[in-house]
Amino acid sequence: HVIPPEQKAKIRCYEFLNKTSRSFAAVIQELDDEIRDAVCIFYLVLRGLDTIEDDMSIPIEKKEPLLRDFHKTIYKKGWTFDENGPDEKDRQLLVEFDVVIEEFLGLRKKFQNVIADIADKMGNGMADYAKDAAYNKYGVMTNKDFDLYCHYVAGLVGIGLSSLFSTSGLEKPELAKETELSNLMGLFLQKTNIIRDYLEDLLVNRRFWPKEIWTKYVDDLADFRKPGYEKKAVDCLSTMILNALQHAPECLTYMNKIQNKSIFSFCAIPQVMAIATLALLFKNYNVYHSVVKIRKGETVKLILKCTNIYEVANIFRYYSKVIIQKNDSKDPNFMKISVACGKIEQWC
Ligand SMILES: O=C(O)CO[C@@H](C(=O)O)[C@@H](OCCCCCc1ccc2ccccc2c1)C(=O)NCCCCCc1ccc2ccccc2c1
Ligand SMILES: [Mg+2]
Ligand SMILES: [Mg+2]
Repeated sequence: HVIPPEQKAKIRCYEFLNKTSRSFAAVIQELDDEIRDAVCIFYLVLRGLDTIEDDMSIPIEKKEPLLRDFHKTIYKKGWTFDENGPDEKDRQLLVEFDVVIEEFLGLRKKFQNVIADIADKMGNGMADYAKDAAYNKYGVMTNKDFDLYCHYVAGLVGIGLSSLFSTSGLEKPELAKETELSNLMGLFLQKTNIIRDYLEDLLVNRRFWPKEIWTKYVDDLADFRKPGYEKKAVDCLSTMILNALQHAPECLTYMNKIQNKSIFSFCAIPQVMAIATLALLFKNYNVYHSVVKIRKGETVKLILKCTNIYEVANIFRYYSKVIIQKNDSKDPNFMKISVACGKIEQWC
């Protein structure tokens, strides 16, 4: 069959979407026509930027300008990048990045401006961290650094998405102004990933757990894997989970403002997967020895019950009860965890 040439780039983009993201590809493709392509390209542009950030084989002298200039690079027809390390999982996306640029330039100017603005802020934030000596030695330092780094790589995605939703006309203009709630939507997802990916990141010497948290328990982040450190490991895990859990009520508040059904599901599905993951990770020492993931069957059940805020609030309440049941009075965070779960249960 003959594919019309102007469709080739778009088809290739959706192939990359499905190849580079298990969790987001499905929900992005369910979005209404007015917004689907813009969010798909928004994803691929930022995944391209992240593929540069994540590649530890690129020297900082080269990496810094690539990150800081990326918001301008996306306007350069034909640009591709073939200097990622051989093991960089999404390197093919940059090798064929000209098709992403072609589709980006085919979007409405207003969508292009939102995407370029977020890429500008994210690229500069990533570059600031990539250059920081303390970050390169110890990883993220303080709780404040943790929130700032997650703002750059995920909070900005939420802020950009709210702008795209408003610009498309599917959501009210006011949503674009909800930058703090949009930011927290991203922090909740990114912090959950960082907690879950402790081992995967440690093995490539990526240290996202804030030093301010783990120095209360150990001298080095890797110590949690040693015999005899089990209690310290589980207590530190509680501190990390508490840190993420505190954003949950605001995520519900953000989702309660969404009116378009396809946008609601797009927002809600990653959030319920995150709260289910936090409940599974809580008190789960295995996080230090493997990547703990919720079972496929549980995921499917969750996705089918995500059509309105009542169902989503019930799922959040269900998993906050699971956490309460696992809570341990010998855990220094026992009270703070029960307060955080109480706030989720009282949300309405
Ligand atoms: O390399 C990997 O596979 C994981 O990389 C992580 C990292 O390097 O830290 C890390 O890379 C972050 C930098 C690139 C961001 C790419 C992205 C992700 C999801 C999107 C969803 C829709 C539209 C655009 C999107 C852009 C990563 O992918 N973390 C996963 C959580 C990111 C959540 C982003 C986000 C924020 C707010 C949201 C609000 C509503 C719906 C989806 C949302 C999605
Ligand atoms: Mg990444
Ligand atoms: Mg990254």
